[in-house]
Amino acid sequence: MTDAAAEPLISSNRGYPHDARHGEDSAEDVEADESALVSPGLFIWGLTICAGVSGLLFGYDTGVISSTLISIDTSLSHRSLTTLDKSLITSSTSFFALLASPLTGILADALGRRSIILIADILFVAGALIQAFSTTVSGMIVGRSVVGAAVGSASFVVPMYISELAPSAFRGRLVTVSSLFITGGQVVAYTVGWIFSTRAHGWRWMVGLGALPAAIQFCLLFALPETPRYLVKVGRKEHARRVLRKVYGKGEGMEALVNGVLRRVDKEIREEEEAADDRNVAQAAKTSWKAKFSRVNDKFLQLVNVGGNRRALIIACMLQGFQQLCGFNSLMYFSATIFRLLGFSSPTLTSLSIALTNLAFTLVAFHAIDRLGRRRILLSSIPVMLLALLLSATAFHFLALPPAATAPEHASTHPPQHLAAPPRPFWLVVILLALMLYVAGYAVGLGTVPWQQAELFPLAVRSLGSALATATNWAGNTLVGLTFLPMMDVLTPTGTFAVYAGVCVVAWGCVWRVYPETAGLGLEDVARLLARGWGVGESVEGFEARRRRSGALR
Ligand SMILES: O[C@H]1[C@H](O)[C@@H](O)[C@H](O)[C@@H](O)[C@H]1O
Repeated sequence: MTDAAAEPLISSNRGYPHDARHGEDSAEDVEADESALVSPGLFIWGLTICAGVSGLLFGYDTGVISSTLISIDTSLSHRSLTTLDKSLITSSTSFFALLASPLTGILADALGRRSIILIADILFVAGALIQAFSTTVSGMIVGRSVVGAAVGSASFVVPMYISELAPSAFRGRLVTVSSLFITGGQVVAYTVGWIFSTRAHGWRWMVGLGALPAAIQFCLLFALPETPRYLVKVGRKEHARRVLRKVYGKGEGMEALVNGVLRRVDKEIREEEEAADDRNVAQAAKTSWKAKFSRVNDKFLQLVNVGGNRRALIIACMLQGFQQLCGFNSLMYFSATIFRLLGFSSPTLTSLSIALTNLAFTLVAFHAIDRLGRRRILLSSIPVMLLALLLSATAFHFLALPPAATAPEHASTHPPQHLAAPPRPFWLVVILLALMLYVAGYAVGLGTVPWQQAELFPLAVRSLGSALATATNWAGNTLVGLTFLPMMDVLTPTGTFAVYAGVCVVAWGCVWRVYPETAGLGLEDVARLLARGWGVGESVEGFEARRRRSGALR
């Protein structure tokens, strides 16, 4: 992309503080100006969409497995898949995502953010091809594991890449584009699964198709820049300035914004270097492996020992943990099983309605996240999830599904043989509506907000912090995937959904207590806020003031 692609971000009749126009802005003025930006501009949209393709692959590769499993039949190792085969094929992806995210978190500081997206693309292509051509169960597990490593790397680096490039006023919305791609990828996966599941060897196409967007993204990425924050960090300030000029465009007052961002990043790096000197980090021996290890070790200690970093880590891991432990992915992986058990005549189509609701309400999040703020969205959407889960638990109770009937092999009989009495249509409708309400509440809040994680951390520990939070996400994902069916058996469906409702209550309390409002704050300002404490009251007041100010400017 060229400079010409950048368009003015602020309408020409806007007023600016005098000093901001002349490049002598204070941090506060920069903030005031950013709240007057009217659109992110073509350049940043292009970057976001191109990077977002990784989200599509994340959604596609995690969503496609349910239809793949029911279509493989005897084409692997000349036998039907056992329950163990199915579990290993499914959980190898989330397990390798869990392993890969901390590792690439370290690499993203050494090689840059964009390089990690490139590496993830190579893994996506390799994993898709290994799966498509595998003839044995173990070959398939290897393919799923390679895809898992790709998903783990991409899921943490893409939101961070977008966060570090986006102007503060649109950061939430632009990061949410990658969530839109994830949920869109899941819809595509369900649709592709539905189309190919009846064809001979259709599953090979299902898993192989994932290679295509990855290959396209790999080629496009060469035209994309590194993030300005990373460039300043590695001493390429002029290059960072050129990227920021493209991000902010050529409108009036833009050079002041560019200078403001560079100054804040510089300041943060200087403070970090001073702190590192205080901790006696050996700078001279930067190149030896021992020294590199000691730097990673130092970063980890810095993450957990420095108050602001620790608070950021707690919030990011907490939100990612709740995103998974509230049980959403049990629907993603097993909704077809549940709907078949309940006697729906087209369970895969009914599952598609879950994926579509998820996509539609992620779009609502996209519109609301910077306007309403992350905190307010979570505090109002989690109670909706809670209500919907309690409603589903009640409906399951009245449908009296016997626990043993929840084992997947029972799910193949239609009409369902396991129900004591024919399901009552009223409660079936209640379950379907309640699950959709739950998904809607999830997509608006917990499904989207935790991916804003990168904004919580200062540059020095952003990569490692985001990676650890992403690993928490994948740990929760693996746990829910492994425990859902046993919980349905042991606790009954009513008990299982009540447990997820309990998680929502705890999540609401924790968000209310410790999650500050970060919408509209510059990345460097979030770090300062958390350095002083949780900053909940202060940040909410600041957010309201910024809203009033940008309302007045518009
Ligand atoms: O944010 C995403 C999204 O909500 C997906 O639908 C879900 O499957 C993922 O686990 C989550 O991380």
